Amino acid sequence: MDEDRAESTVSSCVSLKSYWSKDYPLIFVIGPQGSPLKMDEDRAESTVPSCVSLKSDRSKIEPLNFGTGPQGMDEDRAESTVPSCVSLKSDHSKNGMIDFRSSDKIERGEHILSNWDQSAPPGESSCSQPGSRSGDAEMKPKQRCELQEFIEGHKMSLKSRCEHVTEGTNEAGSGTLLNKIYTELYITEGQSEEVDTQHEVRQLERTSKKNIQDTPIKCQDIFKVLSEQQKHIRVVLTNGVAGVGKTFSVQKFSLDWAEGLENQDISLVLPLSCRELNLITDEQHSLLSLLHVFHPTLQKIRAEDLTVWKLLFIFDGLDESRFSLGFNNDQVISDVTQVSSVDVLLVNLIQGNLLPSALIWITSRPAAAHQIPPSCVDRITEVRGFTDSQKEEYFRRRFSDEDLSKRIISHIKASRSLHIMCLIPVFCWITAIVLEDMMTRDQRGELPKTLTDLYSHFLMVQIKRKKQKYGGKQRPEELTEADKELLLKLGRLAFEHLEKGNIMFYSEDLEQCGLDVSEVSVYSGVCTEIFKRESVIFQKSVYCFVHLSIQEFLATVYMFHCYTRKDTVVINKFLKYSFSRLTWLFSKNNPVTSLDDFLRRALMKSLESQNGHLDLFVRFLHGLSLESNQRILGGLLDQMESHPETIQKVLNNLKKVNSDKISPDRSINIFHCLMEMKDQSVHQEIQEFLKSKRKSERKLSEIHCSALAYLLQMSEEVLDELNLQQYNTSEEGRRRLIPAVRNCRKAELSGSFLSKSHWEVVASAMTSNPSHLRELSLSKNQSLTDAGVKLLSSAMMHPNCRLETLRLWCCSLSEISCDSLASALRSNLRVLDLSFNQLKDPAVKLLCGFLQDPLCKLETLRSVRDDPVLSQV
Ligand SMILES: Nc1ncnc2c1ncn2[C@@H]1O[C@H](COP(=O)(O)OP(=O)(O)OP(=O)(O)O)[C@@H](O)[C@H]1O
Repeated sequence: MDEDRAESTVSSCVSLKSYWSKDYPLIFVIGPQGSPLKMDEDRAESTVPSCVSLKSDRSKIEPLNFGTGPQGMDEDRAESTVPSCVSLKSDHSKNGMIDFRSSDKIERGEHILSNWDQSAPPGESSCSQPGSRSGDAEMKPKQRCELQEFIEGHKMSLKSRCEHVTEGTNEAGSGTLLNKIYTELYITEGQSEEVDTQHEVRQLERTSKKNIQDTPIKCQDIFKVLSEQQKHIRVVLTNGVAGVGKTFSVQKFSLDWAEGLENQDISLVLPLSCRELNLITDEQHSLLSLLHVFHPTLQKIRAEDLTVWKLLFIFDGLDESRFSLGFNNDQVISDVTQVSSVDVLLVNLIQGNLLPSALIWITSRPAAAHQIPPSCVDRITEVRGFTDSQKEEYFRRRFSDEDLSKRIISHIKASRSLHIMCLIPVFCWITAIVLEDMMTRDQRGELPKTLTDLYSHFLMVQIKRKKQKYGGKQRPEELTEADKELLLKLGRLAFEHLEKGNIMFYSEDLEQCGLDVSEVSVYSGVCTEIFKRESVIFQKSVYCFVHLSIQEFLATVYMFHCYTRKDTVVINKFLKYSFSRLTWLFSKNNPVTSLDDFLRRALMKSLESQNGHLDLFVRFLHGLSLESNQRILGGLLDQMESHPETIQKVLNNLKKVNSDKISPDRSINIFHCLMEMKDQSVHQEIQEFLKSKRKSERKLSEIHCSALAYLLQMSEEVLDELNLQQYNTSEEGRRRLIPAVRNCRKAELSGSFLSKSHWEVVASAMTSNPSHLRELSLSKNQSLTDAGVKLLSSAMMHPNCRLETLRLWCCSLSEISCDSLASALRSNLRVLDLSFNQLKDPAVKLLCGFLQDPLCKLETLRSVRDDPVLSQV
């Protein structure tokens, strides 16, 4: 990692709960760090009101529009560009508590966070008047003036933290200006309902083709009433996958406010990062004391000040919070001095019991967002990443050399997977680092086209940077034994925790892998320290990889190293679980015999994963089997002689692997493995198939079907009809085509033996944003269970669902299924075909009951009884 980051304190963490079970995130922290606090005088003048204005009567009732600086953004985050993460499951993290100084020190106004102290001393001024009694009916001008100064200090502090991001090899404190690199993000109102359990790389592949047809909303407008239908916006929830720019948005919002540019009706912006709040474990706080702890520049702020001003609380990274928000808990807190646990305070703030006029902004990865009941949220927004033109804008802003940015943009456009990845800003960052390095070198070699290529180069660029900064006799491209050892230890950490689902680590975790904590900080581009060790408030340092995909890459490097070194203990331990369900494939005590055998077992293990947590890992593993990729890593891996026959065997295995009973989304990963091995044959064959006139004559293998499903799903054009029976393939092949349902208007899935994982894909097609599916036929699906019907019925009720025709004839529907279907009649459904289901009277009654419902739009209900009688409703 770039050195600057090493010096940053930023941290972040991810709830592993949400990480594994829900969205599979990454973490990033951004940012810059604090250069010495300077505020340009003109601006300071213009943004800070004079004491006179505070005298006005208006200020007593209405929020004071100081335009002064928020304290925003947690410093740590603001300081680093690097993400971080902590396993919330891990026991270590549970113990990671804050050792606050005693509260009397807080009351005495001592600053707790050393870095805050430095950056924004409130300062004494001629008009400050310490010791004012709170609760005065009328605030004395001097007191107001004093408060104004606190706010000003707070604002300046926030500005100093938000205005820089530290990237690249810059010295600490001389980071890039946020405004220089900040590129407008595509943010929309409302949200796409893909609460994804899948890996974000797959998520973004899916997202990248989403039509840009939703109304975008600017980050600085999220609290503004934009149409007549909208009422006052008090609580905003912003969703977005990892690395998509949520924290950057918070940072930009805070900076614009601190600089007096936007949202000046807000008196104070108060970011409270969830990852920092996590570190409060047993302690109880009042909202006021929390503010004192996390915003020391507001030490002297009083309870009554909070009720008078218009405040904005920003809770960034809800997914990272370890506390669960109990909205059913009836503990009501309405007083800012009332002490309770952090989660109770948060719930009461959101519900409006505490400071009902305060604005609340919560950012979260999608999987954790459900914690907030929709009834409490006035606006949901989603950060979708960069549109194609914003991607280009990002690279243009980043490089002052116009020619370089042009070359980088055209390379990215030429490589589909890179182009897709760059939807997510953090991937733009990785790509920018690698391509800049390669394109400005004399001998640059082939530019990366696959993920394995890209990540191998990324690692090497980071090592090189470290050498440039810390010196060293050998050429920067060469890895010393010490480098290799360190990287492999990091790889072990990455791997062991990837398996456990941890993405944040403590010193103990590092030590267990033989890592010396001081050494790791040197490699801040790879693994960064999150909280400054010298910080008094946080006794424990937390580490994580810049991005989950970096952890996955290093984990793969380690595993591949174990394979080349024949470390059977590690390998067998890793592979042993793949015997559980696929015993027929391997005999239990069979040691790994060859590269192809190893890769095949690793693939099977990854396919068995419920949430795809090994998808990228196994993709990298296949990529690393190529000598060309091993070479990039400069001797980190023992060069293996990969005989062309062995490589061919691996490719053949991939092409014929049986993945029946595996989610069709997961099967697509087999195709990605092929691509990582630079085998274009399947891809080309499918391109030809798509162009051919006589599609039904062409025999498609299962891997063809996965590739086709992927391409159809990603296509810019929405398919008119997907009819599984029209493809000349096996039953498994048909099932592998299911993901294409996400990009078609009519899906004919009759007669296929679909299972739960397929229904899930269909349901996600119905609820995605935008959802194209208008007509769905699942007739003759005897495997459609009550649970399957329930899943589809609730998808029909989703606001994104546009389904108008549903055919379920001959599906042996039960009364329970009819009950689910009946409740879904309040949807957009116009035609429902239930012929040949032998429905009994109670089921029919249920359905008929709902037909009376004024919200039911059904026009045609086809044969509730055995014979297909058409009845008009
Ligand atoms: N608007 C932007 N302009 C330029 N770069 C950006 C922008 N948004 C994000 N980035 C880049 O992507 C990185 C990750 O962004 P950020 O930390 O905001 O993501 P996030 O959505 O908060 O992720 P997480 O859920 O992991 O916390 C940043 O460090 C920065 O390099």
